Amino acid sequence: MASKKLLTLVFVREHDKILLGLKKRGFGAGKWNGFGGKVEPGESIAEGALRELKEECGLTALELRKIGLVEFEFENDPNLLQVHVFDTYNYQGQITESEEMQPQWYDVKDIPYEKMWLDDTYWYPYMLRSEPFKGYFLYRGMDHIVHHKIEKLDFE
Ligand SMILES: Cc1cc(-c2ccco2)c2oc(N)nc2c1
Repeated sequence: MASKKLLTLVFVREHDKILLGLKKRGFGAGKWNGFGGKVEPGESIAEGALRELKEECGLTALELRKIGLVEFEFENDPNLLQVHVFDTYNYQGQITESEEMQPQWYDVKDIPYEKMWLDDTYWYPYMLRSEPFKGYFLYRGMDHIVHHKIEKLDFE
């Protein structure tokens, strides 16, 4: 029976900038990504997103905007990863490197897609245009997308 794992990603934004983190270990190490991880038992998805953001880069989002949902499967692996994507323009705290992530601001024109998950080039444009989206990606290993679909959503 396939299992569904709930994960979060939070993107901290300024007008033309986005805060990314270089994953220093574990799943996706060496790739730039948003801040996030697993939703723990007993917490809401939004609570998990806030917790991971604080743990991974020291920031507290005062407002989280749901901007997308991305589901991932890997061939020959029964687990489905359901990633809830948020952004925030309203946050406080001091950006701090953690054991997990090395944070860095990028101009949205200079996002290092070649050092990120392959799926990012498909859905970042929706996020950057503030267009809610839903995506699905089937990976073969870590470096090949066998199948994908993506659509605009009308959240709320
Ligand atoms: C398979 C996969 C997982 C994640 C992930 C891990 C934790 C939160 O998200 C991704 O993030 C991005 N950008 N592509 C991703 C692919």
